[in-house]
Amino acid sequence: MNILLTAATLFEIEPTVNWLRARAETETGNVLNFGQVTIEVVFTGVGLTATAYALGARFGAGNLPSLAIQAGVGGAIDQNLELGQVVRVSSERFGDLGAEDKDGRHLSLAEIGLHPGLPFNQQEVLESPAGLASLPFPHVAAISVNRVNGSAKSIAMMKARFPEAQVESMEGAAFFYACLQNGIEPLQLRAVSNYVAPRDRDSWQMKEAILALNEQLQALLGAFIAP
Ligand SMILES: O=C(O)c1cccc(C(=O)CC[C@H]2O[C@@H](n3cnc4c(=O)[nH]cnc43)[C@H](O)[C@@H]2O)c1
Repeated sequence: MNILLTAATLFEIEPTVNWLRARAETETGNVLNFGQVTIEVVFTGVGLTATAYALGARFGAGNLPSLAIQAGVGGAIDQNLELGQVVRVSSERFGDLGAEDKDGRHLSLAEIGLHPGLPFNQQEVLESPAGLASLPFPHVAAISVNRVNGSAKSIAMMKARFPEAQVESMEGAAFFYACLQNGIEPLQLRAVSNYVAPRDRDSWQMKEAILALNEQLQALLGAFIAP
């Protein structure tokens, strides 16, 4: 089984990369070998464009993984989520793709007559198939943005526009899109580093989120590589 493990930055999954390297039988470039299982580690860079480019290049090269995991931190829109909590994203949408109307309202691609088609559904949402639904993570709906909202006004507009969205990142929808286009089930894990709120970096708990993310990631990957 070939697993692709991807993150925007090394910082987010470095403890797990070190943990995997300590257990691998052999290492060939960015691919770690564990007998029947290989884990290929790819850092995409931050943002939707960098992620789409990196994954498009990887999947275009063939030898597709049977499972792709994107791991990272993210902002919680849903105040019921806790800082440091690790969630699985089960659906994604591009939160700022489209146009701005005269009154400042966001218009999606379909609303300006450009429905994106498959793998989006009729609501322009990218949905993960139910295959890995039994994994023990809370499932959340996410949006991905190029520009993270940082003022009360734009956050209120985003929440009104996407009332179902619980988590926000800058890469998730590109990961879903690249996986679904290639028939690969996307497993996106996000640890909550902050609430989506007027910009206040001092309130973020990045260290705690990364610790929790890596604990959960190692528990998950451990099940695949255990002898
Ligand atoms: O300085 C800022 O205002 C700021 C806003 C959002 C993210 C950052 C980062 O340095 C982290 C980028 C990284 O983390 C993910 N992330 C974390 N929290 C959020 C969020 O509230 N909204 C969107 N993305 C978030 C993101 O996927 C990036 O990879 C700094």
